[in-house]
Amino acid sequence: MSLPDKAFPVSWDQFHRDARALAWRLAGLDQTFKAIVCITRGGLVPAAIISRELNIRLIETVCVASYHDYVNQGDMTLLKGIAPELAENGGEGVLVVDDLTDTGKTAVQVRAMLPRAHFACVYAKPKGVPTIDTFITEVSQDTWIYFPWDMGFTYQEPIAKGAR
Ligand SMILES: O=P(O)(O)OC[C@H]1O[C@H](OP(=O)(O)OP(=O)(O)O)[C@H](O)[C@@H]1O
Ligand code: HPA
Ligand SMILES: [Mg+2]
Repeated sequence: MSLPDKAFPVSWDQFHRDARALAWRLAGLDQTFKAIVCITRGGLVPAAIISRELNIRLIETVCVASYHDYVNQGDMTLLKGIAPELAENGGEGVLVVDDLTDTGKTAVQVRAMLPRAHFACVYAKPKGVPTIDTFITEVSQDTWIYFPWDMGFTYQEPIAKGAR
């Protein structure tokens, strides 16, 4: 796959606001969560913000990797599963957190491990939306989200010179 047409760059400040907005939305649910399972690595950052806002101190990881070379998704590798005490009862009372859902494949794989957990992410693309219970901002499928932890400062061509 080539790089999607549109770019959606996210600053640290914007990510913090959006992750906090996700925490507000989760706080409004008629449900309390006993633990967060964050999908590494992208889920680590929103999990830190949400755990602070919702005072959830039990944090577990599920370690999967699928985008091995920037934009191309390959086979999903499970590097580390979920502690059995959190996976029991289908993960009832567990909040699963990721930075985004794109094709939804990652969420589908983790939902197979925790079918009764609540899935939340900050950003969603249309194909991934049905795999997630709560998210904040939807972007089109042909948009690439640039997260602040992947970015550095670079020179930008003026728009009039043909830069997008
Ligand atoms: O909905 P999908 O198409 O499955 O894509 C979404 C997943 O892709 C990214 O993770 P990635 O596998 O790149 O690993 P990372 O979190 O370590 O960057 C992102 O953090 C999501 O977990
Ligand atoms: O749009 C994206 N941005 C960053 N990482 C991703 N992994 C899947 N889709 C994306
Ligand atoms: Mg990820």
